[in-house]
Amino acid sequence: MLSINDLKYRYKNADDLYTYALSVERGEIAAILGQSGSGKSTLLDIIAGFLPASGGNISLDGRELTDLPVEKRPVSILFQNHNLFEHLSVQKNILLGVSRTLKSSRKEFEKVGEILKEVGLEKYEYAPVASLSGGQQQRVALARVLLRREPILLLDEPFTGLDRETKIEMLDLVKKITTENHLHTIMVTHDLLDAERIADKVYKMQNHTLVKQ
Ligand SMILES: Nc1ncnc2c1ncn2[C@@H]1O[C@H](COP(=O)(O)OP(=O)(O)OP(=O)(O)O)[C@@H](O)[C@H]1O
Repeated sequence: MLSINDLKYRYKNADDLYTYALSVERGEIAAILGQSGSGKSTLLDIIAGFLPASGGNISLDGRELTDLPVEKRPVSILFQNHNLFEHLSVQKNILLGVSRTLKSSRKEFEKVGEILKEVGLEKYEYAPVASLSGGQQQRVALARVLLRREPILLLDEPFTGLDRETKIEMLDLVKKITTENHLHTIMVTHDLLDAERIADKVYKMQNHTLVKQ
């Protein structure tokens, strides 16, 4: 279980103190709702280690994560701005998620093939990312995140800007991937419909505090 207890954060020179408590079981999705600027992304940044907690703790199956450096955290993140290299192929974009050079091992190439099947892009392995639709590009970004198979998956409004039908396909894919890989998924969204479609539990930021709905 991913467990977040009395986690606190205050930005430098700011008055607001954000407080978070939540738990996510293996294979579960927790949705985080809340107005713009309410502190949703701040929580993801603390879990990922981009911001240091001002108090409280984060643990996964009893293992303390709170003070681990970013690169040691068992976390992958998918943002709305997916940071793909448009001129590179789908395969190369995904491999860049695991190695800094493009000299990958045969095992890694095989893994890319498997992951592309999982996200329904097996026909596009060698296509430049620029030739894909917005929804397909988000599938590439998801595949890149999945290659490392980290047990915690954080999604920060990743499907904003996609049409409703494509968004639903992506949400259902996140659900399938979370269930099949026993991930602990936290999805930040401003859309209640997203949460209702795939979340096992819903939380909302209210007055700088995360509250279970
Ligand atoms: N570096 C910073 N210094 C001071 N305040 C900050 C900093 N970064 C963010 N904030 C403020 O902290 C608050 C929470 O930001 P956060 O990004 O977590 O909100 P959010 O709920 O994710 O918003 P959105 O839905 O618009 O992305 C906002 O009011 C923001 O202006």
